Amino acid sequence: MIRIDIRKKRFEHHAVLGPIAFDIAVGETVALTGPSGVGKTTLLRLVAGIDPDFEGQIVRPDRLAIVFQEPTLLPWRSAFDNLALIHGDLSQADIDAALSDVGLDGKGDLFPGQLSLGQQRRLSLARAFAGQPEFLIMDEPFVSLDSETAETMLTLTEDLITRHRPATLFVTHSKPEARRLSDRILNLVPGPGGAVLG
Ligand SMILES: Nc1ncnc2c1ncn2[C@@H]1O[C@H](COP(=O)(O)OP(=O)(O)OP(=O)(O)O)[C@@H](O)[C@H]1O
Repeated sequence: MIRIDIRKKRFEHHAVLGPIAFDIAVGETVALTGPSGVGKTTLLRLVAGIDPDFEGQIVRPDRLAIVFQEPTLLPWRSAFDNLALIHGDLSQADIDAALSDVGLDGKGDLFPGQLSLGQQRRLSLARAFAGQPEFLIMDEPFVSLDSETAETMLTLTEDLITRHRPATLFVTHSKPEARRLSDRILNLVPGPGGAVLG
């Protein structure tokens, strides 16, 4: 169980988030939508523990994985090593299987610069799921992809979530994407004391 109880998040004197409380059950997928600039990424950063500066409390499992908009790979390391360095306990066979799961069979020796953007995103997904996360956090993982690649990524993510069943919280601007991937949609709306759930 993941428990989010934020009373207030400010940047200097600017209140960005007001009271926001919700739980995510084991294996549940929750989409977070809302207008640009409302505070979705800020909320994800609090939930992920990247930003500890807020009033409130968040209970989350230790084994979590984060997928950002950009693939955030190490460019000077092979695809294989990008997984091996993060997941030191995985065998070569585990890593080969994780690469194969996202359609990157035989590409382990290539460097991120030798992969297409779509393949880099797939590597980033493989890295997230290879650690068998209890909690997966994704910030607009399908943004700025052409429609065909976005569709491939969406199907792949759907499959990986179904197979691994992490609790998942992800931000998206796309209502169809939110409906397709999630069990529940939360909408963040602006409020006088910071954004709240609408
Ligand atoms: N480090 C920071 N310092 C000061 N203000 C910030 C900081 N990060 C975000 N903000 C402000 O907090 C507000 C919410 O930003 P955030 O990036 O969370 O919105 P968002 O809903 O994710 O937007 P988008 O959908 O456009 O990505 C914005 O007004 C932004 O300017």
